[in-house]
Amino acid sequence: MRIVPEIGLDHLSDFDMQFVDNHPMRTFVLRARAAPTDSARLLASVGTDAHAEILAHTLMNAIFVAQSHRPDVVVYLVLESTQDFSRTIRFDANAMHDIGGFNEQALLGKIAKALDASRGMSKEETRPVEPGVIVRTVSFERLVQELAEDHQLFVMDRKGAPIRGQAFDGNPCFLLTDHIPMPKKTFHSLDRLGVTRITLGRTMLFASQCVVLIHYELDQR
Ligand SMILES: C[S@@+](CC[C@H](N)C(=O)[O-])C[C@H]1O[C@@H](n2cnc3c(N)ncnc32)[C@H](O)[C@@H]1O
Repeated sequence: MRIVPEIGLDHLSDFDMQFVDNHPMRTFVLRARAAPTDSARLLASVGTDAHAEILAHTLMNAIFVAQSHRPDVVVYLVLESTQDFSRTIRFDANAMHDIGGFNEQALLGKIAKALDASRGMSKEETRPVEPGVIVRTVSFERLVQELAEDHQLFVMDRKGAPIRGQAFDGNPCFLLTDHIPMPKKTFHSLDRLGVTRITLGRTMLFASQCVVLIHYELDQR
């Protein structure tokens, strides 16, 4: 387990951190197309058509392992059911001091706190929420363009190439959706950015289950 918080390097970016200890970062982006950006609506939407639980499950499986958490993981949740701008919440496991519990209520509480902190933000603003957590009013498309600068990007797609044959160099970043598919036009723009489509097999999985299998695959390398 990394000791970064104790030696005070938690202000460094993903890019800087890879030179500190030479560990590649694993990044997951969940595009939550049905997730409300209003905290009360988000919390009330567990088990409804918006399925806020998908966000909690994905965060849980990206960051936690039994009795600990995974270092070198960054998760972006992009909530898109909004009256104004998408909210992109970034969780950096290395910099989080108080990850709290891994139950749905605790994780959704963290997301709700970030949404509350984002009230009144204008377009493409950033606000800190707590150590390791920031909220931004950037769209999924804008975020992906930024990540393309220093990440190897993959979009999860049952019709993609098998993950087993894929080489991973640098900092891989995996793009996923909630229960609403990625629009066709997004796939076209991702193709133009050189994003690779990869599959985990024929079974349609939850995003959170994809995250577990991706970790498993990378843990073998
Ligand atoms: C529940 S699925 C999305 C379902 C949605 N109705 C669709 O058709 O894309 C959630 C996420 O997991 C990804 N996913 C699910 N099963 C997968 C598989 N076998 N291989 C790769 N990605 C998968 C999807 O691409 C999507 O990003």
